[in-house]
Order: sequence, then structure tokens, then C-alpha cells
Amino acid sequence: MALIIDKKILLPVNTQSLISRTHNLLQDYLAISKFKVVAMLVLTAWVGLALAPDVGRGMAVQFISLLGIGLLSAAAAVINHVVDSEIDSKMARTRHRPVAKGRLSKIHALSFAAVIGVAGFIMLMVWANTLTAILTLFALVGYAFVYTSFLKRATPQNIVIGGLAGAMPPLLGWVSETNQMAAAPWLLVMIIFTWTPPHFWALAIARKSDYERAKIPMLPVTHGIDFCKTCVVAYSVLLAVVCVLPYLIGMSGLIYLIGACVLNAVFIYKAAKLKIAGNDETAMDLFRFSIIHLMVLFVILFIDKWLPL
Ligand code: HEM
Ligand SMILES: CC(C)=CCC/C(C)=C/CC/C(C)=C/COP(=O)(O)OP(=O)(O)O
Repeated sequence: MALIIDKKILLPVNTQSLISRTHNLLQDYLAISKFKVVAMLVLTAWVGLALAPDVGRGMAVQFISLLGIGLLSAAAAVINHVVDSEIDSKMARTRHRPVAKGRLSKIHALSFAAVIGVAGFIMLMVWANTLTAILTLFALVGYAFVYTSFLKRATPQNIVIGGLAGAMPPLLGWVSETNQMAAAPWLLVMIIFTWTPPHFWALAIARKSDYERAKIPMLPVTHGIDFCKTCVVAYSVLLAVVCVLPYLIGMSGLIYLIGACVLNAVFIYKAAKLKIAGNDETAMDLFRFSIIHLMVLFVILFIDKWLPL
């Protein structure tokens, strides 16, 4: 029974500890789902969906399709935490993660992944289409198993190849609308695919000692920081070229072109600064900017669709 003293509700000790345990569990679930990354993946899927030809599916069904893509992405992230728990416990950046710390058991995390993964798959099968459900499942397998269990430990090109899984959402969003593949959403996939290496290598440069300790063959560890910086600059230039393609094929207008050029000029400037006189802080600055870059780029793609110049 709750007591009211001085207008404050005092709950019995058992209830208080239940609330605090539930709160901690929810925080751990959000952490192992890589909530912020998944939010960004869903944003890119939403833009893919919004740019697809309108087939009159209605907003509720579109919302459930995006939720399904988000749940399967979160399930992939949870599996990544389970498979990588040993590696995570060796790295300063990741050693406090719930599975690495032992706060959540592997079986608990995998059960959570199974529940949200199956729920997401059913949502896509019922409210989107089989093609979207299968492609999203491929992306899950690509990230959670091919990248995490194999590529990450095998080659410094791990994130280049594995990046395809994380780049898929715009295509998934488009296909959830049309039930068909098309060239246009593949351009959006190419943008994220080219963006991923400088996004990740910037962080890996700053966290090189972590990856050395965990014996993960990330590019700065295997080929040195200087070579990795050169690759970051090269991919930044390639990214700028790929970002112009939606305008060139008439998929997007001037608002997008101007926005993309400004964002990419800043990206190349920060990458060049890292190459010429960079330290860990310059690298982290580029990593943080890469996230703003992709988010703003996709928002502009969306705005451009409704305000074509
Ligand atoms: C193989 C591909 C990728 C790799 C290896 C990678 C790697 C990473 C790493 C190591 C972090 C730091 C996480 C932390 O601080 O604990 C990170 C953060 C982030 N990544 Fe990526 N990433 C990839 C693809 C993507 C994609 C495709 C997106 C979105 C479209 C994305 C969005 C983000 C965001 C939003 C953050 C910040 C998360 C936060 O602040 O908690 N990443 N990424
Ligand atoms: C269904 C679908 C679209 C799946 C994609 C799922 C997904 C969460 C992709 C994001 C890629 C990512 C955050 C990689 C970092 O892994 P890491 O293990 O190198 O980084 P870490 O050390 O921070 O765990």
C-alpha cells in the first residue's frame, strides 16, 4: 500500500525496487538495440519509402513497415552484442555494455532478439510484402552473422563489405511501398555504402588501441593510421561524387544538390584536416560530423521531394 506524506507518494520498498529494476532493464534493452543507430536506419528507410511512387498504402501501414524494419535492425544489433561480448569486454569504449558486463545473460539477450525479430518479420510479411521481409532478413544476417562473426575478425575490408547491410534501409523502405526493386533506391544505398568507411575509420583512428587490444584487424591497426587517413580522404571525395548522382538522374532537385554540395565540402574539409594535421580529436570531430552529414542529407532529400525547384 502507498503512503502520502508531505504530498509525496511513498511506495513500499518492494515496489520501488521493482520500478528501478524495470527501468534499468529497459535501459539495457535500448543499449543492446543500438537505439540511436537504429533510429538513423529507420530515417533512411523512411526517406526511401517517401521517394517511392505513391501507391496509396496509407500512413498506418507505412508506419508498421518502418517499425518492422526497425525491429529487425534492432534484433541484428542485439545479436552483435552477444557475438561480440568477449571483444566488447576488452575495449574501453564498449566494456560497460550490458552483455559484456554480464548484467544481461546471452540467453536473455538472444530471447529479446528473437521476440523483436519475429515481431518485425511478421509485421513486414503482413503489412508490407514478402520481398521486403526477405531483403530485411538478408540485411540482418549480413550484419549480425557475416560481418560480426566473420568479416570483422578476418579482414581490414570488414566494414567496406559489411557496410552493405547497414546501407540497405532506403531500398527496404522503397520496396515496402512498391514490392519492386528499382535503380533509384540503389543510389541511396550507394550513398550510405560510400559514407560508411570514413564514418567508421574516423572513429577507428581515435580508438586504434582498443582494436589492437581486442586483436581486431581494423584498417588503422593493420595498415597504419596514415594510410587509413588517406583512405578516409579518398572515400570522402567518392562520397561527394556519389551524392550528386540523385540530381543527375533527375531524382532530386536543386535544394538537394546545394545541400549535398555544402555537406560534402565540409566532410572533405574535415577529412583533409585529419590527413594533414590530425589527432584523435580531429578524428572524433569527423566521426561526429559524419552522423550529422547523413542525417541532414536524408532530411534534405525528403524536403526536396516536397519543395522541388
Ligand atoms: C558496417 C557499418 C558500420 C560500422 C562498422 C559502424 C560503426 C560505428 C561505431 C563503432 C559507432 C560508435 C558506437 C558507440 O559509440 O558505441 C557508430 C556510431 C553510430 N553510427 Fe555507425 N557504423 C556503421 C554503419 C552505420 C550506419 C549504416 C548508420 C546509419 C545509417 C550508422 C549510424 C550511426 C550513428 C547514428 C551512431 C551514433 C550512435 C550513438 O551516438 O550512440 N552507422 N557506428
Ligand atoms: C536489418 C538491418 C538493416 C540490419 C543492419 C543493422 C545495423 C544495426 C547496422 C549498423 C551497423 C553498425 C552499428 C556497425 C557497428 O558494429 P561494430 O560491431 O563494428 O561496432 P561496435 O564495436 O560499436 O559494436
